[in-house]
Amino acid sequence: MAIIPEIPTIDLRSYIQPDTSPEQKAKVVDEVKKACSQYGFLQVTGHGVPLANQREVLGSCKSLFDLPQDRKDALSLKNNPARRGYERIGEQILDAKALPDCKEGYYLGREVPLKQLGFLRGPNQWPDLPDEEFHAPVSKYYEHMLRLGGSLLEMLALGLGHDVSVLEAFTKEPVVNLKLLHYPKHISEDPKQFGAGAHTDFGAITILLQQPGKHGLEVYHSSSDAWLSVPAVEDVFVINMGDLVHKWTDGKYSSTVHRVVNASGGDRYSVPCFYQGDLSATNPFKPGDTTETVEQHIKRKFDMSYGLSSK
Ligand SMILES: O=C(O)CCC(=O)C(=O)O
Ligand SMILES: [Fe+2]
Repeated sequence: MAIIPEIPTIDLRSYIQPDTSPEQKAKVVDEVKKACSQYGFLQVTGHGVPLANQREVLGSCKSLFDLPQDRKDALSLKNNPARRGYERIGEQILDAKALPDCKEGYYLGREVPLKQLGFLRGPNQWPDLPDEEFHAPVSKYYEHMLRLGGSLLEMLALGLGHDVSVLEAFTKEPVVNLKLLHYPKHISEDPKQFGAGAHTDFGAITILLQQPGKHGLEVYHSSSDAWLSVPAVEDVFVINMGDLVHKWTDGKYSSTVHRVVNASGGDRYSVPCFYQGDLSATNPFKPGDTTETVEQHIKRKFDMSYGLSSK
C-alpha cells in the first residue's frame, strides 16, 4: 500500500530559545532544510507566539467580517495605493482556471505615514472597532510575525550554507503583510469553486494561522500526484516557501501549489502572514543576481491576481 506523505512538523524551540547548544540549533536548521526541499511546506511548534494572541486575532477576524458589507467596502484595497484594506468575496482570482475565490480578506502591514507612500507601503485602513477587539491584538500579532519570520529566514539561510548576515538588506525594512481571511460555509457544488484557488504565494515565506479544527488547506504533492490535507491544529503554524525563495534557490526550496476548500461545514477564519522582504533588495542567497528586485517581482504577481494594471 502506498504511504501517504505528510507535511513534517518541526519543533523550533531549540533554535529560537537562547540557551540551547549549537548542535541543537543545527538539528532544527537541518529539519527545516529537509522539509523545504521535499515539500516547500512545514508545520511548526515551539514558535514562541503566545496562544492567547493567536486566539485574539482569530476573534478580530470575526469582528471585522461580521461588520455590515458597506462598512467593509468603505475599506476596499482598490482605493488604497498601498493595497491595504478589504477584498470582497469573489474579488481575487488565485487560479484563472477556477471560479473567483469564495473568501473575503483584509490586508494590513507596517504603518507608514502618507508622505512615504509607495507600493505596499502606506497607512493601514483600520476598521472602526474597539481597540482591544482589533487594533491592539492585531498589532501585537504583527510584531510576533516579524520576529518569527526573521528566525525562519535565518534558518533558511543557514540551511543553504550561508551566514545569517546575507539577509541584512532583505530584512532591513521588510514589507510584511498580514491578511485576515474569512471563508463562508462552502455550499457550491461546482467543482471549480474553491475558497482559494490553486496558487503559489508571491513573497519569500508565508506563516499561516488556521482556525483550529477548521480544515481546508490542501498542498499539491507532485511525486504522488495528490492533494495533501494540512490539518488546522491549535498552536501549530503552517510555513511555506513563496515564489521569491523558489526563484532565488533555483527551485531547491519549492514554492508549492496549494488551495483551500473550506471543509469545516461552517465559517472558517485564517491569517496568513506574507513576508515579502525589503522592496529594494535582490537575491540574498546570490549577491551577483540583481535581475529583479522584490518590488518588481511582487507587483507583477499581485496586480495580476486582482486584474489591476501593473504600471
Ligand atoms: O486560508 C488558508 O488556509 C490559506 C490561504 C492562502 O493560501 C493564501 O492566502 O495565500
Ligand atoms: Fe497561499
